[in-house]
Parts: sequence; structure tokens; C-alpha cells
Amino acid sequence: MSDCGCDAVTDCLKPLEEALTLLLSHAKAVGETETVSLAEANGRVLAESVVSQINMPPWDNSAMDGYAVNTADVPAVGTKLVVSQRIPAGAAPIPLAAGTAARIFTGAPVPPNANAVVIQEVCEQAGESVIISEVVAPGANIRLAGEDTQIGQEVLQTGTRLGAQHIGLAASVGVGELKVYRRLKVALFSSGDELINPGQPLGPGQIYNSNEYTMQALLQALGCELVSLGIVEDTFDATCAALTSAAAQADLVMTSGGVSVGEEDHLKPAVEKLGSLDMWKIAIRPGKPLAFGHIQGTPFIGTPGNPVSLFVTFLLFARPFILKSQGVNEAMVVPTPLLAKADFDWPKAEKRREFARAQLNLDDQGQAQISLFSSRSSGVLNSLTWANGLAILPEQQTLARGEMVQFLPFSELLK
Ligand SMILES: Nc1nc2c(c(=O)[nH]1)N[C@H]1C(S)=C(S)[C@@H](COP(=O)(O)OP(=O)(O)OC[C@H]3O[C@@H](n4cnc5c(N)ncnc54)[C@H](O)[C@@H]3O)O[C@H]1N2
Ligand code: MOO
Ligand SMILES: [Mg+2]
Repeated sequence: MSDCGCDAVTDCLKPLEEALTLLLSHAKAVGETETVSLAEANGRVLAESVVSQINMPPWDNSAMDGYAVNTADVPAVGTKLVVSQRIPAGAAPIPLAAGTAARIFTGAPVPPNANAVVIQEVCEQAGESVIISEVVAPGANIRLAGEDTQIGQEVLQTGTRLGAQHIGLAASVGVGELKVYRRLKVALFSSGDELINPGQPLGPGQIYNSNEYTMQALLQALGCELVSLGIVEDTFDATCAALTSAAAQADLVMTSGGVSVGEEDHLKPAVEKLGSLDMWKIAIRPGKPLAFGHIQGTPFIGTPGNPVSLFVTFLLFARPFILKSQGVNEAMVVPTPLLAKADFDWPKAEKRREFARAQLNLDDQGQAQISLFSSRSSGVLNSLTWANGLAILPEQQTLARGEMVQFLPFSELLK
């Protein structure tokens, strides 16, 4: 029996949705902003929307290499027109003289009085003239001024996490600097007497501290600033000291290991002593003992020590929490799974929702299917380099091969 009198193994576990709602309700956006150049903006979160001060394109321009004409001057196939000017990209053309054509190139301004561009493949240059063997409609091959974006249009919204496409769009409307939220400062440590950092020989009973490096890379991908406190020994006092120090110098404290129930697991009692433990144990596998709380007002996320549990709980909980704290719109912090058919049977209805290491691949007919890794053990780190995502296997349900399964691709979760 557990503290509350229910079945300790399953009944005290919080359903995932409830846990995520609670966690996100505590994610407060860092208020401070800074202005960065476009070269520094990748992965940052926009703190002020971008409104275009120009039309895009700024002027009508040619979509093709060819000849600019007025369609009234090309009534029939085989019309011959004098070429009265040459307009490369970057030129400022004069109005098109009546009854003539202008040589024009992709991206060049369409001259006043021209209303179409005929592609060069259907034209034949004949001395100073061109013979046009296709009749085109007004507007053909012209990209109109303001067709993509108009003056005053909001092109990027506050709360957008900036990627190449957003940065490119800002540049295209002439904006060279962006106001973004400051980076979230995260203090992290790994708890465990068995841990030793890579690069040194293993002693008896030791394993390499992989979690710290996994966590660092996950946090770096989210644009966080890191304060690493290294490895902390498995004692209550050392855990309290590390948590206090971490909380004093960061916006978020993250740990690995020591969140389960053994007497060598000190995170839960330490957080309870120093602050509040707001959530512990979720109905998911792997990652059940995930802990969330506050230490002197600083949020704390304690991920389980098993390397796969750390990875999965980071992606499911810490990532949305961090994104929201960095100012990302809440609607954008939890990824939408895709659906594909199961290439496996799942015969036993489990009590915890399983986030199984899985591969989305193609069957013989080229249809998307999901295959599971051979082991469910949360210690097998190479399963994560085999997998390209997580299959979501609902609690209390069985599945038969061919049924549709939800899948979260790593390509979505790790960006
Ligand atoms: N009696 C019970 N035992 C356990 C339960 C339970 O409900 N009752 N839950 C199990 C589950 S589920 C998980 S997950 C783990 C979580 O354990 P902790 O968070 O307490 O982590 P540790 O005990 O410290 O370590 C677990 C495992 O992971 C290895 N580890 C730890 N840190 C690292 C690191 N930085 N790099 C690489 N590997 C690490 C550690 O050596 C252990 O093998 O608890 C179960 N137990
Ligand atoms: O939750 Mo643990 O992560 O099942 O191994
Ligand atoms: Mg433990």
C-alpha cells in the first residue's frame, strides 16, 4: 500500500495529460528580451512580431527568362517585334515602347506598359527583333508587387520559435535584427555514486555518466544556457546542497537519477525539504518516477536515471516546459503525433501508456509502418540510435498488427 492507501504500483500514477497540464501551468515565460542579428536568431523565440514595411515583391517582376510584351502587340503566333531594351535583374527599366518587346530575365522588373512575359523557349531572336510563336494571356509569367506580402502585414508572430524559414522571411522584408526572449538558464546535475565521466578508465561498479551529456545536448538544442554542476554523490546532504546551489543560479533545475523509491534516491525528500514537490510518478513507461517541484521558487524537473527514461521524459515534459518558459506559444509546445500501421502485435493491455522506441519505415508496398525495438528495457541506450521516433501504445489497450498507431518522430521532438 502507498501513502494514500491505493495500489502503490499503479493507482498513484498521474495520467500523462493531467501531468502535462499541471507542469505547463507552472511554466512562466522569462520576461526579459534582447535584440539579436539575424545571424544569431536561429532557434530563438520571437518577443515582438515582425510587420513588413514593404511589399513583396516590391515591384512586378518576371518569373521567367524571356521577353516582356504587351499582349495587345502579340495577337497571333509568329508575331515579330523589335527588341527595344534589355532588362537584367537589378535594372530599372523605362516604359515599354508600343509595338516592341523587351529582353527580360527572371527577377527583373517588368517595364511599365508590358503586361506579360513570353518564355524564351517559344521565341526566336532574329537580329534586332524577336519572333514569338505563342500567344500569352495578360499577366503571364509576372509576379505582381505585393503578391506575397503587403506593407503593414504581420509576417512573424510573437512566440514563434525561429528557424531558417522565419529568419529568411524577416530578411526578405528587410528586417536585420529581431527582438527575442533571453535564453533560459538551466542548471543541471547527475546523481549517482556509480558515475564517472567519459574519458577515464572504469573502476569497479562504475558506469559512464551518459545522462549529463544527453541532457546537455537536448538543452542546447532548445537554446538554453547551461550551468553544469557535474556528478553529485548519493547522499541527502549533497543532494540538498546541489539543489540549493542550482536553484540560486538558474531559471530551471534539471537532474538525472535518484528520483525513485530506493534509500539511495534522495531527490524527492530533498526537494520536499527545500521547497515543494508538486508532482511525482506518471502513468507512462519508461519514465514513471519523473518529479516536478520548486526549490526556493525555481522550478525543478527530476528525470529518472535510466538513460532511456531520461530521454523520453525530457521530450515529453521538459521540452514543452522549456519551450513555454522561453515564450513559445503554448499551442506549439506539444507535438502532434502522426499515424501509421503497426508492424507488430501488442497483446497485453498495459497499465502505463508506453512510449516505445520505434522505427517508422516503409513496407514492401511503400506504405508507412511502425516497428518496435526488440527490448523494452529503459537502460538500453543504443535503442535510441536505432529508433527514429516513439510509438505511443495506449494504456489498457491491445493492438493487432495492421492497426493504426500514433508515432512521434524524433525529427519533430529533437529540433
Ligand atoms: N522498487 C522500485 N524500484 C524502482 C522503481 C519502482 O517503482 N520501485 N522504479 C524504477 C523505474 S521505472 C525507474 S525509471 C528507475 C529510476 O531510478 P532513479 O531515478 O532513482 O535513478 P537511479 O536509481 O539513480 O538510476 C537508475 C539507473 O540509471 C543509471 N544511471 C543513473 N544515472 C545515470 C547517468 N548519469 N548516466 C548513465 N546511467 C545512469 C543507474 O546506474 C541505474 O542503472 O528506478 C526503478 N526502480
Ligand atoms: O519508468 Mo522506468 O523509466 O520504466 O524504467
Ligand atoms: Mg534509484
